Amino acid sequence: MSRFNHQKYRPFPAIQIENRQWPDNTITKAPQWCSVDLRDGNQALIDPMTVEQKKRLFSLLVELGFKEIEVGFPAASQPDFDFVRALIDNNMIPDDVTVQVLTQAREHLIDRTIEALQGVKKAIVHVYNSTSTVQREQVFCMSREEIVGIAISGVKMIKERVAQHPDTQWRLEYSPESFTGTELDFAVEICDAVVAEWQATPENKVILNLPATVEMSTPNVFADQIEWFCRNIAKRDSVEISLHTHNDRGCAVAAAELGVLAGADRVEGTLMGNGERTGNMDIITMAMNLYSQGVNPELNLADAQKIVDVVEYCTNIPVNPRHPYIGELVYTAFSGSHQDAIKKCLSRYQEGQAWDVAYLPIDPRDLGRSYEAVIRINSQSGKGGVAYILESEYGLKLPRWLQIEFAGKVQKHTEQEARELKQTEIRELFDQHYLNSAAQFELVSYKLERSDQDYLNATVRCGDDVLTLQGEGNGAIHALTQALAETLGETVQVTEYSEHALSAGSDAKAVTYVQVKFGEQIQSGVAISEDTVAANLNAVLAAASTRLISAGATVA
Ligand SMILES: CC(=O)SCCNC(=O)CCNC(=O)[C@H](O)C(C)(C)COP(=O)(O)OP(=O)(O)OC[C@H]1O[C@@H](n2cnc3c(N)ncnc32)[C@H](O)[C@@H]1OP(=O)(O)O
Ligand SMILES: CC(C)C(=O)C(=O)O
Repeated sequence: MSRFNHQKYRPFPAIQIENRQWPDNTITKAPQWCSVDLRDGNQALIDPMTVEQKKRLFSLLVELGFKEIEVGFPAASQPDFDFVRALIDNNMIPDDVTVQVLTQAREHLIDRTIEALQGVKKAIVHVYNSTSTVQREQVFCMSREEIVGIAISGVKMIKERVAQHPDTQWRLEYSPESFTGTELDFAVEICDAVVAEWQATPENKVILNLPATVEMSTPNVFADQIEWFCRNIAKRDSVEISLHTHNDRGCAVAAAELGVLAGADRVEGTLMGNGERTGNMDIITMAMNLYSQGVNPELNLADAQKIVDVVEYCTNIPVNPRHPYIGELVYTAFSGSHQDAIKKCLSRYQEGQAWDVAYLPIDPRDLGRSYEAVIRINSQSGKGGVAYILESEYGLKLPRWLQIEFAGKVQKHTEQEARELKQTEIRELFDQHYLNSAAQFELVSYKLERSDQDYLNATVRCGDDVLTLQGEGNGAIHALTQALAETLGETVQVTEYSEHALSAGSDAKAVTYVQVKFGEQIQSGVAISEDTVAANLNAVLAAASTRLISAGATVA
């Protein structure tokens, strides 16, 4: 019998809230961010960070613009304590950054915490205790009053101790840990008691941090919890409402976003969401979501690769290639219709315009990504992607008919290889099919005399042999097709033609693309040359190469 049984679980009850406001709100400004990488992120690692790793991560967080950073749980271990001391003793905390530390509401831990913070200019002491029904009933085996008692004794102890260090600007943060599993009236009751004990005022606010310690519901229910809490807390003007969501259901970012809509001022999280179990709320994703809506995220995330490198180094956890905004593959399209749409939008996009590119929610360059990696080619790709690479990497603007033809050849090749093709391999394939055949018949010299008609006298080398072609027509190409028609003994007609300069400046080259009909057979030809006429002639010769060879036309 399978143990897989949904009846083991209960639905999360809806929140009774009238006339909820949050669904009509929008986020117009970034919340106050607080990074908890060095604490919640650290406590979830197989190997907690060394002091050296913590220093690297702290420097990165400062560089990114975090103004509040939870630097550890100093009473937990010697490295936690030493790191906090190192920050203070080595003057590593910028004046505009406040460090935060976590402690349980237990005397010896609070004493050690305050000891770790001696001499710091500004600090937030973050104290927590569990308040949910399951924790009260099964872990602590305590009544509501006793649980309030733990919080209040913790706040009292902190108040007494910080009073002995008046040179430091102290702030208090209180978390009713496991808030999402706590009855809302009790969450408000315990938080009101903490605010009263601290004697918070609008000038000396307490941070009330409402954690989804475990994510237990859909994000809309969490938003209802936050709105209910904000409406019912006694001294709303004396508290800063902070969120701390976890990702158990995969919605930590959504929950934090809806929680901000519901009235929260502050958000705690980690870079790329490292943290307990499925992780903490990912600040990069939430900040970039704001950015992509035209809201200043107030974090500088432009050097995305550096963020990835430092976080991977400090956590020993690789970043998923599909990670929102920052993963290796998130600006890459393999599939044909995506590539086609991206190519068309990018070619219309003008610098300075509002970003409106299909399949790319933000401009990859904003995070230090280039367009090079956007389009990659495998058997799911189409002509748009192949054309994009030839144009963006090699300046070859293939006409539509040639895009279709060449994409077919690329498709065959990717199917045979059963893998992605590198950009250089696509170029090699193009050369092999088009430009190398042009090289078989090398135009040594040509003379074009112009009067009513154009007279062409061209010398072409094929291996050791030299072929002379003479013809007349309306322009060089027409004259050459006449000469070829005579040599091959069949009609020769150019059905498609386009050309463009290959690079700007005095050393610009021209590239010509032609499609030529020999009798009933169609052949394509491409040539690159320093002068346009030579490029035109060589392209036609490239198209003619197989006909010339099969006609044995290598006569001097
Ligand atoms: C949701 C979160 O992330 S909360 C943060 C969790 N982080 C960590 O736990 C990492 C750091 N923690 C540690 O290093 C250790 O747990 C220490 C040093 C803090 C404490 O260690 P110990 O006292 O040996 O063990 P432990 O954490 O198991 O203590 C549990 C005891 O503290 C009590 N307790 C737990 N949390 C709290 C709290 N917030 N306030 C007061 N008492 C608490 C428990 O009821 C239990 O009491 P009991 O011993 O009478 O049964
Ligand atoms: C201490 C609290 C804020 C916590 O980490 C959590 O509830 O996840």
